[in-house]
Amino acid sequence: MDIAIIGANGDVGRALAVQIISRQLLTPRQRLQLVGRREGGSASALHGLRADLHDAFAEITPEIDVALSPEDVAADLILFCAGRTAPTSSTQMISRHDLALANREVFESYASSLARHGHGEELVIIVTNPVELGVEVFSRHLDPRRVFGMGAYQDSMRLRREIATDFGVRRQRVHGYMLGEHGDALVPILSRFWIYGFDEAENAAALRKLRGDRHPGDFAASVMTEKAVLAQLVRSNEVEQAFRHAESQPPDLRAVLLPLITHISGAKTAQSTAAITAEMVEQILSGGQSVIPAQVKLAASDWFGPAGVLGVPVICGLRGWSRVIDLGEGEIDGEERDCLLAASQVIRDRLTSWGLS
Ligand SMILES: NC(=O)c1ccc[n+]([C@@H]2O[C@H](COP(=O)([O-])OP(=O)(O)OC[C@H]3O[C@@H](n4cnc5c(N)ncnc54)[C@H](O)[C@@H]3O)[C@@H](O)[C@H]2O)c1
Repeated sequence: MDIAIIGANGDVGRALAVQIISRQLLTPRQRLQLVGRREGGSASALHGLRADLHDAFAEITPEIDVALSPEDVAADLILFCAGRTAPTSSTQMISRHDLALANREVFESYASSLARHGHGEELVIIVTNPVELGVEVFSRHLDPRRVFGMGAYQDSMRLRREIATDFGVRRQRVHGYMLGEHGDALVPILSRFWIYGFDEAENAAALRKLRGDRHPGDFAASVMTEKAVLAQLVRSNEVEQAFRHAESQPPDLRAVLLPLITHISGAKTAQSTAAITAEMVEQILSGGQSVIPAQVKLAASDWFGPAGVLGVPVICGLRGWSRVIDLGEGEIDGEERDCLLAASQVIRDRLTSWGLS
C-alpha cells in the first residue's frame, strides 16, 4: 500500500506526513508520495520536507518521493488536502461559494488525471473543504465506493470526545455519530449513542442528560445562534471569552463550536485534522471491515433518501465502502431522519449552485 498526500506542503499536509510516518502506517519498503504544485514554493519546500522527515524518523521512514503534477500521482491511497482554506480571521472574508469554485478546479484536475493514469483501485480520502464537493467531483471520475470525505469521521470523533469528557470516560468507550454535512447542516445522531460498559439504565440516563429538553430539529438553529455570539466575541478580540462560552455548551454544540474558534483564532485545526485522518487511514488499512462515518456519494437504493453526497456510517475495507449501516427503520429517531433528509437537500442545493447538478 503506497500513500500520496496531495497538498503536502500545506499545514494539514505536513502534519499528516508526520502522522503517517510516526504511526508507522507504512513500512520502510512502502512509499509516501508528497504532492505539490510546480509553481509557488512547493517545488523546493517539498524536497526540504522530504529531507526533514528522513532526519526526524530515520529508522522508520518509508520511501518518500516528491511529485509536482497530477499526472505523476501514483498510490493506492490518496489523501487530498490541497486547495484554498477558509481565512483564519473573522475580518478576512472569502465566501464559501468562492472557496468552492476555487477548489472545484483543483479537485477536477486531480480526479480527471487519476481516472486517466491511475490503476483504478485507488481509495481517496477528501480532507479539503467543501468536503462534499470533493466527494462529488471524485465520484464522477472514479468508482464512488472508493471515495470518502473525512468530515463526518472527524465530527463524530469530536462529538464522542466531548461526550467522553462530560461522563469521565475515554473517547473509545463512546458511540455516537455526527452525520449530514461537514458544515452548517450537521446532524448529531444521539439515538445511536451509548457508552460501552454502561448498562441499559445508565445509558438511558446518560442520553436523557445529553438531550435535556432539546429536540434534534433545534440543533441547526442553535449552531447558528451560537456561531453569531462567537463571531462577535472574536471580532472584539475576546478569544478567551469565546472559548469559555463555547465550553459552557452541551457536548454536541461544543463539538462544532470549539474547532470553529480554534480555526479563526489563527491556530487552525491542522494537527487535529491530520491526527484524525491518520486514525481513519489506520482503520481502513487494518484489513478488516470497520464502520466509518464519512461523506460518500449515495445511490437512492443505499438509504431512505434520494441519491447524493451525505455523511453516513458505512462499512468499509481495503476495497472501499460496501453499504450504509445503522440508519434503518426504527434504528434512529424520526426527527433525526428528517434532519438527514434536510441535510441531503442542503448539500444538493449547494452542489447545484457550484455548477454540479
Ligand atoms: N475536513 C476537515 O475537517 C478540515 C480541517 C482542516 C482543514 N481542512 C481543509 O483542508 C484544506 C487544506 O488546509 P490547510 O490548512 O493545509 O491549507 P494550506 O493553505 O496550509 O495548504 C493548502 C496547500 O494546498 C496546496 N495547493 C493548492 N493548489 C494545489 C494544487 N493544484 N496542487 C497541489 N497542491 C496545491 C498549496 O500549495 C498549499 O500547500 C483546506 O481546504 C481546508 O479547508 C479540512
